[in-house]
Amino acid sequence: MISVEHLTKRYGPHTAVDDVSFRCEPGTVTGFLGPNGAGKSTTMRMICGLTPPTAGGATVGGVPYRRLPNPGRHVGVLLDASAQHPGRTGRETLALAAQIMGVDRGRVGELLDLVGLDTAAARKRVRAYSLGMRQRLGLAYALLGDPRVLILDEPANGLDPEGIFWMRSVLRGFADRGGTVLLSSHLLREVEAVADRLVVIGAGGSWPTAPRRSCWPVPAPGYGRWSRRSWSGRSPPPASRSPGSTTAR
Ligand SMILES: Nc1ncnc2c1ncn2[C@@H]1O[C@H](COP(=O)(O)OP(=O)(O)OP(=O)(O)O)[C@@H](O)[C@H]1O
Repeated sequence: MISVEHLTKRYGPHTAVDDVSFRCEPGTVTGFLGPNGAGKSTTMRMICGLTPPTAGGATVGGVPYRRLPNPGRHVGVLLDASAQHPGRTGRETLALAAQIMGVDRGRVGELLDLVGLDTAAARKRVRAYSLGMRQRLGLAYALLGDPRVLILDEPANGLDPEGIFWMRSVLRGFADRGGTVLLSSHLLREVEAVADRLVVIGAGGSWPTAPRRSCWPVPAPGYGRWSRRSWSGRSPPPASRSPGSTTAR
């Protein structure tokens, strides 16, 4: 379970995230949707303890991320596919992480297979990886500690259509086994195929009725009942109060 309560981040006079609250339940994929600059990455960074919030807080399994012992065993995080050391090979990257997390080294090979990085790719240095290969390595890294929760920022960027399809099936399987997935994207089509719920953040052309940088948890694709800030049930939201209704369809 991920719980986000009134998260707010200000940079000087600029409000990057304004009073965002939502929950991600075990057994579900939550799509975190919003236009460029809406505050998705900043919210995820705050959940993962990388950016201190101005107000509000977040917990994973009831505990703030920074207080988790050996967090990689609880939460798999992929915020920036280019964050890995460029001078290490894919296999070295995972082997080092396995050692730090106390994970059996045998899992490295299993995960390289799972994410489709073959022997030749695993021996290449990360600086020679395409963006899609980096995303695959990033997902392997996130899954290495066998976590119950995944937090992924635009993991489909750089993947080809087959890769996107593959990524969806991995995330769906993870959630179907009881895991919790929070998955950001600025493209509805990218997440609607896999998400059980959508959290829509931000304002802009697609959400003209939305106040700036608030969020609406909405189900996808079955719709639900709009009650101020959350949806439940299965009936369509009233059009006049459905900031996410065009995006949820
Ligand atoms: N360190 C920072 N200092 C100042 N402003 C920042 C900082 N980090 C983010 N911002 C601003 O906060 C806002 C939200 O940025 P964020 O990266 O969270 O959006 P996003 O929804 O993830 O966008 P994208 O889809 O383009 O990745 C933007 O206006 C951005 O310029």
